[in-house]
Amino acid sequence: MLVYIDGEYLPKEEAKISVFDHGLLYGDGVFEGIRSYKGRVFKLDEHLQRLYDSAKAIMLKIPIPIEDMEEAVLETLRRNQLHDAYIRLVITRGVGDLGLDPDKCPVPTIVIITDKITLYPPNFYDDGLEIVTVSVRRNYTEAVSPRIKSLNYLNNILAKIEGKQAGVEEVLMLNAEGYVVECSGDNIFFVKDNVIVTPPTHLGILEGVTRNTVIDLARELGITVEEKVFTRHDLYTAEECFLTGTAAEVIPVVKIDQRIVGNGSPGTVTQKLIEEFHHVTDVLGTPIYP
Ligand SMILES: Cc1ncc(COP(=O)(O)O)c(CNc2cccc(C(=O)O)c2)c1O
Repeated sequence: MLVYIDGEYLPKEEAKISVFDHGLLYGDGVFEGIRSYKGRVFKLDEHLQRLYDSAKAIMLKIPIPIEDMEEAVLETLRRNQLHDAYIRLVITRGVGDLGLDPDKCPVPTIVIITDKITLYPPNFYDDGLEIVTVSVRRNYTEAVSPRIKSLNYLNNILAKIEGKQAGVEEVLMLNAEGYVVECSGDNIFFVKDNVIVTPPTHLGILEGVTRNTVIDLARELGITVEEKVFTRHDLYTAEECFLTGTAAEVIPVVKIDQRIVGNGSPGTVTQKLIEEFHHVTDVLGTPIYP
């Protein structure tokens, strides 16, 4: 497996960065998780645009233009002869001294890791997930904004730890005001009276690429989608609930805080969206190989 680091393709065992890299020392950086399906990278433009937006939000100037980043992602996949892959793209502030000052890091570090995709077990999709609400609130929007896909994932990891302690695969996070925002690594939707509802981006969520894809797919199917503020009561009384994320794709939720959602099985709207999502990942995307 070859890893791209700052313009070089290195064998996995040699793929190392400095201990003075501020990505390691302070989580000072941004990243993307992207997937390719059958030789096409799904929503590569949208992921790269979010990467550059996240970098801009933390005043980090990525040293190569977005077009060159796209080519570096595709070339890393080619050199690893991958068609169905998970791509982790990491940009750190770079090597500096032990102080916080980002100005002491003259050159950002660019890392591109590609690997075979490991899928969630099929029963997660057939039977649906159980989730619980955790005590850890999603970042306050005026702290490290959840809109930034930063290397600061401790907020999400602490939530994940609570979930593992509760024996569930994913967890629900509220914002400081107690409204539903998202999960530790996925966006959340519910369905009621044939309307799909999801939190608005300004509430403090990562604007998921999968979230936006599913909103477009639903609307193309003629289903109303509303982005609005809601509480856990709306989830408890929903007919369906599902999560979206690059790794999970679209995954049903059938139990929330010990409340059974709908009839306890994946809903029909959810199942239709899973089918539609699989169709678009089959036919859309940036080709890896000419
Ligand atoms: C907090 C959060 N919310 C939503 C999403 C979904 O966004 P996309 O639809 O663009 O993927 C994420 C991203 N999800 C994410 C982040 C880090 C790792 C992994 C993994 O499963 O390996 C997943 C996320 O971290």
